[in-house]
Amino acid sequence: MELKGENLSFKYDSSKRWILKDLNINIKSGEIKGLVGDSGSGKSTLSKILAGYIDNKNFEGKVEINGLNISKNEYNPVQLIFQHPEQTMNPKWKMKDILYESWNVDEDIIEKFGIQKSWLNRWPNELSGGELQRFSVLRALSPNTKFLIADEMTTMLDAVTQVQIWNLVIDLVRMKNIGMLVVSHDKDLIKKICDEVVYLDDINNF
Ligand SMILES: Nc1ncnc2c1ncn2[C@@H]1O[C@H](COP(=O)(O)OP(=O)(O)OP(=O)(O)O)[C@@H](O)[C@H]1O
Repeated sequence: MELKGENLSFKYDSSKRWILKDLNINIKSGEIKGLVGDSGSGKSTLSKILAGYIDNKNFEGKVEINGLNISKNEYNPVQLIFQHPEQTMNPKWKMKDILYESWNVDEDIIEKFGIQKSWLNRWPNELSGGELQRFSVLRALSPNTKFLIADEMTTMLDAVTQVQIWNLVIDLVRMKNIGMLVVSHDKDLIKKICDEVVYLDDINNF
């Protein structure tokens, strides 16, 4: 499978300048691609467009998987993980409801992710950022996920937790043949885990 953004151009309603211009990017199944660029250059904006978070009436170009539009009515095969997991979780739901709403996760994977059983009965505001991020990563790895976009996924976590989470994610992504885009300022991380690195400036055609 291939996720393709073709001739993408975008500017926010309130901004005068183009953030993205005639940009092309593709991610293939099983490939782990790094995306780097200066702060404010548009990496998060591009991530949101590829994951269908920005309505396409606001951008030019197209985003497709194997030449087909991504349906808005089904499970999104392109999952996006942000830096701040608390922003993507309903505070009125317990963790078990948040996790199982996405997919029927096996107990042994929950354990491998370092998620303690007692956390499942807690509310999102009763967990640390690192604990919550384990849930948001696991939630995104449903069997229906074909592409994963990690936007500064572990930036807020300590070094030990970062390594733990990345090891688990890379194992699962490789095992499930998921295509992945890793957005990070951490050059060492990108070098270590990515098959290829793309520089936003090089694919943006101002
Ligand atoms: N909702 C918004 N409305 C208007 N402008 C925005 C909005 N979100 C982001 N921007 C602007 O769009 C530009 C690109 O932002 P974006 O977050 O995509 O960059 P980034 O490369 O991910 O940055 P960073 O590495 O600092 O996270 C920035 O100049 C930012 O100020």
